[in-house]
Amino acid sequence: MRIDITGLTKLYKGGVAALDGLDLVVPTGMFGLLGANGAGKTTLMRILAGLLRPTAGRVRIGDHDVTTRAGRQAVQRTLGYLPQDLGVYPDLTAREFLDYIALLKGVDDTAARRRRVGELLEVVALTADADRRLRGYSGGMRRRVGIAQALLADPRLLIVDEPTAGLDPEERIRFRTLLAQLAGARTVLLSTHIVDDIAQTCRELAVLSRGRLTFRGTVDELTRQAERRVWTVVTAGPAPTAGTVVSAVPHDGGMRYRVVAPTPPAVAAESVEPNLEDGYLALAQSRS
Ligand SMILES: Nc1ncnc2c1ncn2[C@@H]1O[C@H](COP(=O)(O)OP(=O)(O)OP(=O)(O)O)[C@@H](O)[C@H]1O
Repeated sequence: MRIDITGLTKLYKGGVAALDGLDLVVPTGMFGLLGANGAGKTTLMRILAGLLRPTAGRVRIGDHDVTTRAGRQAVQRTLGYLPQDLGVYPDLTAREFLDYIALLKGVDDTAARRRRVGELLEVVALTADADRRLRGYSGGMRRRVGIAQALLADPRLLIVDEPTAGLDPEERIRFRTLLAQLAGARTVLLSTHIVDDIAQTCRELAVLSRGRLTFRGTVDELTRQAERRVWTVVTAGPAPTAGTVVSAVPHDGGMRYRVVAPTPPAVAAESVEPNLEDGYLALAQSRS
């Protein structure tokens, strides 16, 4: 399901332009949306989910125009949304919670609801814990319950906002792998500021900065933005001051610094291969 965004603008009260004339095409499959805090990602997700009206611009999701009431209603029937902080009822079990959400979404037939909830618990690998109260669930398990509720209507578009914040490494990997598996014929739009989550799951991505698109392309293309701009410097002296220090690791009584900078940050700097995070930083540098 393709998303076409044209001239999308959102001005909040007080004059903040959270989105500023955004043009973007999102194809079917898994697509990443990167941006610093305040870049406008949540605003975009909420407009796509039909929860927020844009100030100007057009959004088409498949055949529907989300800026009209009829379009929003049509899209909401085939859309799953996992917001940043989905509230769950801690005293319910995962099975009870999903059953309740299914009921709210209009699945009146008890047997059909039970079947669907069972299938979804299986998809998110929570069958064994389905009858435990959500209170005792880990952050990763709660996120998986969140995905299960977003999948209830078998949506062709799944919108996921900052899903891995606060998860431990194993939970994060498990969660992002689940998202990638769900992509296939669906569109999964993953918004995050964790570059590695996108590097490991998406082929294509967009970068937002202050409500504008600063990059749209493949993970490899963004990585290449840092070609011949990544250096290691080993020194017992002060840290390099040019560019952005990405890492600092103790080494032979001194430190080994990894630096993204347009020119060598020290005489003995060695050029190294970039990764996606370097590309993201190089993009930000080239725009500042
Ligand atoms: N309801 C609101 N009223 C006024 N300004 C808002 C509102 N919601 C967001 N903003 C502002 O709009 C801008 C974009 O915010 P948004 O939450 O969309 O960014 P984000 O990329 O999702 O950031 P984060 O990663 O921190 O969630 C920010 O400057 C924010 O302060």
